[in-house]
Amino acid sequence: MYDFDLICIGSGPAGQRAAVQASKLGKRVAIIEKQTCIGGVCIETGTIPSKTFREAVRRLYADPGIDHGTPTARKARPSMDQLIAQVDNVVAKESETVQDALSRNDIEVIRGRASFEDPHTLVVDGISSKRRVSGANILIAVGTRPAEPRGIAADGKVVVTSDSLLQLEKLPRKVAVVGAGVIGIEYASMFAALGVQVTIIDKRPRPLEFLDHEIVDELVHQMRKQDVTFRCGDGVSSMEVVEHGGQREGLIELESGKHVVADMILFSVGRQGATDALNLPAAGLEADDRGRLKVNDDHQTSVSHIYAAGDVIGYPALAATSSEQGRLAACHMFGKEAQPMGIHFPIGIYAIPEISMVGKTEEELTAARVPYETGIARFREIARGQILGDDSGMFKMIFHRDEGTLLGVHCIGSGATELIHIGQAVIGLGGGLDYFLNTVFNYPTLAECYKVAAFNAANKIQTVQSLKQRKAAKAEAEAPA
Ligand SMILES: Cc1cc2nc3c(=O)[nH]c(=O)nc-3n(C[C@H](O)[C@H](O)[C@H](O)COP(=O)(O)OP(=O)(O)OC[C@H]3O[C@@H](n4cnc5c(N)ncnc54)[C@H](O)[C@@H]3O)c2cc1C
Ligand SMILES: NC(=O)c1ccc[n+]([C@@H]2O[C@H](COP(=O)([O-])OP(=O)(O)OC[C@H]3O[C@@H](n4cnc5c(N)ncnc54)[C@H](O)[C@@H]3O)[C@@H](O)[C@H]2O)c1
Repeated sequence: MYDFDLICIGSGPAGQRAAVQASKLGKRVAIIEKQTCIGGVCIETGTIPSKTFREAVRRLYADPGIDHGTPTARKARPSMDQLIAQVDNVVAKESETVQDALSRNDIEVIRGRASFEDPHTLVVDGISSKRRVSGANILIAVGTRPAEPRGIAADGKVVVTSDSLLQLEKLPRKVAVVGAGVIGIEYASMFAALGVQVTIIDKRPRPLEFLDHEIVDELVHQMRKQDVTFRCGDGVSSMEVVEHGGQREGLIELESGKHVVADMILFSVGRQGATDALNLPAAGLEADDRGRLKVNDDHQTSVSHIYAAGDVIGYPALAATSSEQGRLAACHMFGKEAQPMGIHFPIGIYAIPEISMVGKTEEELTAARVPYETGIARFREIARGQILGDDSGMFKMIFHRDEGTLLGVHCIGSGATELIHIGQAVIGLGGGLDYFLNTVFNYPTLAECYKVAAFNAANKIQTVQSLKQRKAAKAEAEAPA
């Protein structure tokens, strides 16, 4: 007899959701968490703090109605303390909400760092005691930690990762961001909106390569207007902290020989699975070179009663997908039927301006030789865009040229991460052009973008069809009898 039917290691979205699902099925469940804050990276240092910081930047400095963050002349630049105050508040409330949910569902929270003793037994190292617990099933939901710079320590002052960024005492004046992925771009755009001088460095030629290129071009254009410098296609050759006029500063040398000086360096080149402390060999498991675990479609590792979900299994590594993976893992271990997670999940980048996408990009469709047409709507042509004062937002839909089905939606501008869900529903239900051409939305709303972009795509498709028909008719008329 084991102590629990399920033990989840980690209280992030994957662990939480698995635990609640198992409890709803009448199972005895525990969550082990090493941090004081319950809620995972998601609540403690990741999603929630970064999004709350963004909101504080917009509310305290950038004009709240405008997503591209133009500072209003009247406002004085806020201090780090002012920006962080709201973050601490929201983190505490969110963590409390999670703890309430766990307690309502009779889930035992065990404090300490877990490691395997054998495939069913975990040792939990708490602050003052050690405890052994056994589980019929175990879910590894330990998430990730930031990759650390090589040859220099992230001191939390001059060199920071997303774990320590929001503990800064002072707003920096010059920031260098190494790694133009989601974390790097989100924070870079927030600092730029605060009037901080930002340089972004990435060894790849473009930031956020997985996004539709037209949308990223628009983002780069808007960030350059905020004086952001992009140093892409150039790796970091060395990084050091130097004393200069009584101040400590970061000095980066790029592979091309260029130098970047900053009073803070955000190191954001990706994340590693947090599996090193788990003593995986005792469970018969092994992680890959980035600390991640391999699972099958049911989220089982190679040891069938040990499951893994969330960031520790890699892509897509988002809060919502991690939750769903946790729930599905719990359903599978206790024989509850569940549909697999839909493939059309949205991606939201909370930069200033906001970006969101669902479905395919133009680049993916071109590579796969899928015939498509795009429809564009610009926020400046949409009444709600004018009302919001957002004249730079852009919205794009991609339709299959012959079948009219919706293949992708891409948006940059106010409300992008909310707006995308209409497209997600239509893609999921196999709808397309006809739906948008025949549907009436509330007015004035940003949803009008769907209508405008659909007409734009329909007109382009119609023009090509007419030209083709005319060409065919001409060819027929000229053909010898
Ligand atoms: C700066 C930042 C911003 C982000 N923004 C977004 C966003 O806007 N939208 C979005 O969808 N996603 C975002 N993410 C990603 C999102 O936070 C993750 O996808 C999500 O938190 C993953 O959930 P998880 O359950 O896998 O684990 P995590 O949330 O990573 O939680 C894992 C937990 O396991 C605990 N743990 C680890 N090892 C042990 C051990 N040995 N014993 C006990 N406990 C252990 C950790 O302390 C942690 O609490 C962001 C991430 C970062 C870093
Ligand atoms: N809004 C969101 O959904 C959101 C927000 C933040 C984070 N996240 C999650 O966090 C994860 C990690 O984010 P991230 O931004 O740290 O990683 P990432 O993998 O998204 O980006 C890392 C970037 O660093 C670059 N890079 C790597 N090594 C480099 C080097 N030596 N020099 C210069 N550039 C280098 C890469 O080319 C890449 O562009 C994301 O994959 C995502 O799952 C999601």
